[in-house]
Amino acid sequence: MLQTLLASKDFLALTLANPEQLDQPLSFALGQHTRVDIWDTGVIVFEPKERQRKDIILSSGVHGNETAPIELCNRLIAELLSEKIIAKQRVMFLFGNPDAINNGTRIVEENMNRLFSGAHSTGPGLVNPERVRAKKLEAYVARFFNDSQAGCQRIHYDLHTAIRASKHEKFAIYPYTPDRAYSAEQIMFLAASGVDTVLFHHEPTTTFSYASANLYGADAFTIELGKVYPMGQNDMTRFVATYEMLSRLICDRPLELARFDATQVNLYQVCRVINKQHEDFEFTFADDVENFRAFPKGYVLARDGGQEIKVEHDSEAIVFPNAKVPVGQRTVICLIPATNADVR
Ligand SMILES: O=C(O)CCC(=O)N[C@@H](CCC(=O)O)C(=O)O
Ligand SMILES: [Zn+2]
Repeated sequence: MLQTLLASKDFLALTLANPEQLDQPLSFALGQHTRVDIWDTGVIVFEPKERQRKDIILSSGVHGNETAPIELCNRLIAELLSEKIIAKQRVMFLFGNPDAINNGTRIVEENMNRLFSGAHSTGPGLVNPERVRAKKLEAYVARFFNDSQAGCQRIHYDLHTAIRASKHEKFAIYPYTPDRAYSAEQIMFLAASGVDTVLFHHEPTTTFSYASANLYGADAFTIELGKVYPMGQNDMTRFVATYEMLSRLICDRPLELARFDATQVNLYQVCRVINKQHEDFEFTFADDVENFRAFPKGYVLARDGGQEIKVEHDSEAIVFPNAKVPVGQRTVICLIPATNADVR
C-alpha cells in the first residue's frame, strides 16, 4: 500500500480504494525535512521537522460530488509527496466522505456537514456511515489541534463547491464567532485566493468550520470554490490563485497580502436562515436563479405549509436555496450587506 502511494503520489486513489478504513496507520519520512503520518483513510498529516507558527487543516469532499477542491487538495498532497514543494507549516488534509466521493453524490445517507459539534451522536446516534465518519473526523481535528504549540495560529479551510451558479463565483462563510472581531488578514488572504465574497453567519451551526472556530479558536471557514462538476470535468485554471495562496501558506512563502479594504471585497451579513417546516415547502423562483440574487421587501420567496415567506428587509440576497432538504433543515440563507462588520 505504502509502495503504491510512494510511486503514484495519489493519496485520493488510496483513499477511494479503501473508503471505510485503512488496515493500519502509515508513517514515513520525506528526506530529512518532513514526517508524514496517515491516520486513517483520507487523513494525512505533514509535519515539518522545524515547526513554524501555523497549524493548517484543509478538508474537502465532506460532500462527495464537490470535486474541484478534492482535485486541488490531491494536487497539493502529490506535490508535497514528490517534494516539489516542502511544507514549512504543519498541515493535515482530510477527504471527508470517501463513500460519497466514490458515489459521485453529495451524501450517502445524511448531510455530513450538519453532523459536527457532536450532532453525529444525538437523536438516533451513530446509525449511518456519515455519522460514524463525522465522529472520527472530529477526533482527528482534536488530535491535530490539541498538539498545537503555544501561540500557534490554527487554520481550517473546509473546501466545498455550490450546487448552483453564483453571482460571486467563489465565496466563504465566516462561522458565528460573537467574541472575536473578524480577521482582516484572513479576509484579504481569501481575496488573494480569488474568494472575494464573505458571509458572516449570525448563529451557531453544526458545520465542520463552525466546530473548528468554536472549539479551537481556529480561523475557520466554509469556502465555496465555484459550482459542482463531476470529477475530472473542472476547469482547474479557475483555481490558480487559490492553489498559489494555499501553497504559499503551507510552504511559508510570503503571502504579500494587501491592506484590508472593504471596497475590494463583498461582505454580507446573514439576516436569517429559513428552515423547512413542512413537506410541501416550495420556492417561488426558478431552479436556475443564481446564488446572491436579491429580492425586494415583501417579495414572496417561498411557501411552507400554506404560509408565505416574504422578504423582510429592503432587499435580501439568497444563497444555497434547496427545497429538497429534510424537514427541519436549512432551505436557504438570506443576506443583507454587512455595513458595520467589526473587521480588524
Ligand atoms: O450549494 C448549496 O446549496 C450547498 C453548498 C454547501 O455544501 N454549502 C455548505 C455551507 C456550510 C456553511 O454554512 O458553513 C453546506 O450547506 O454544508
Ligand atoms: Zn458542500
